[in-house]
Amino acid sequence: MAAVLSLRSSPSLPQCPAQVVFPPTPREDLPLGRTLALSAFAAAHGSCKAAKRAARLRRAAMWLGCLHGLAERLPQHSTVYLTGLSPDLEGEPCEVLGFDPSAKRWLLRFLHPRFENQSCQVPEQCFTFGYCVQPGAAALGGSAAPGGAAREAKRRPGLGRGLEAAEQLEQGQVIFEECPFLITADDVNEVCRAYFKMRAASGDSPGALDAFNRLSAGEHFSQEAVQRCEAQAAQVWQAATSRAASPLELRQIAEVLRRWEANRFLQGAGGAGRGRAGRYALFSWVSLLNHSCQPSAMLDSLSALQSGALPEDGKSRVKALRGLAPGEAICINYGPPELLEWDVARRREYLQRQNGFTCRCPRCLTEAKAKPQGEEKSDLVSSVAECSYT
Ligand SMILES: C[S@@+](CC[C@H](N)C(=O)[O-])C[C@H]1O[C@@H](n2cnc3c(N)ncnc32)[C@H](O)[C@@H]1O
Repeated sequence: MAAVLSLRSSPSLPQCPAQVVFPPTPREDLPLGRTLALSAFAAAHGSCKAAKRAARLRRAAMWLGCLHGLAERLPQHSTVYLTGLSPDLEGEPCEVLGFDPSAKRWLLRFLHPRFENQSCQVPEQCFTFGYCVQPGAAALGGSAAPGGAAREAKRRPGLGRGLEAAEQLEQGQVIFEECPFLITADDVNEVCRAYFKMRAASGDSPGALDAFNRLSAGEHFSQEAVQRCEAQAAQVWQAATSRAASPLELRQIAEVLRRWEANRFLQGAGGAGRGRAGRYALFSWVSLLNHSCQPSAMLDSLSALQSGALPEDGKSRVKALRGLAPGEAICINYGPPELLEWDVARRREYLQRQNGFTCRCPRCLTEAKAKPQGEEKSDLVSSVAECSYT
């Protein structure tokens, strides 16, 4: 299954030199592209000096975290797919090595073994983002978020885990910041490829898979959301292999998709170019933040999306919207800013559709109690006493 999902087959094997520039143009002096290309070149030709230099540069580039193109910001080592270059290369998976600002091209390494680590330079519009696993960003457990100002709260009925202030927090304070351990395109096939990549790497580097498995598996999902994930799992399987799936295999994939849907946060809104769909991120700590229609905190990558300015370093920051006493819940608004002005029915309808759960934040429970809606009335009224986290 892993192998089938991670590779796309191509009927013919295009003959590529060690580095290809698409579309072909005369080479100028390309400092970044050239140095990063040494890595692939060295791997192909066994040059020890070049390999050492490339390794040094790659270590230095690790600090960049995110690479900037003309309009794109991509985490290093992202898996992308070529598009629009030639029929032979359509959909070919590649790893992002760097961006060459003078040539205005991305440096990519072919992932299929038949290319023997060759690299290519392509313009921004000639690939689509797939996913990126960042095992180094996965937290190793513990009960406090980075910096110690937030900690895991006691489980609450109907809500599961959450975060709370571990100390007095001031309005506007950055409570903690975190890089995602997984970023995916808004595509269930990519989510499954990323999952199988984490699984394949879990022997040497178990961090990302452990962090993924610690996330809630959509325990409070509506029946409709559960069924949607099951249908998507069947589609993913069908697209990947002609073998019939066992019920256990389908259940496992559906669970992966539920985990992703329940814990993802929008990271990139996507641009105008071909295939520039939205991107979602999973975090060890940010993904523990519950939603509230009267939020006490905000996620700056969400507000940056609205202003069009994504965080430069790839980190998302959780900021206090007001002062919080130790033990107070840290909750954010999962929806657009205007959600906070909608009435309870519209807010809950939005969260049900977009996030798969019936909102049980104190504001919704109180407003639903004052203005009962159909069949949910008795269920909600009985929950008011159980859930009070503002
Ligand atoms: C990003 S996770 C938050 C952490 C999660 N509570 C846990 O136990 O890991 C989102 C999930 O938490 C639950 N959740 C978050 N906010 C909620 C709310 N206001 N009402 C009901 N469930 C909520 C839902 O199950 C949702 O799918």
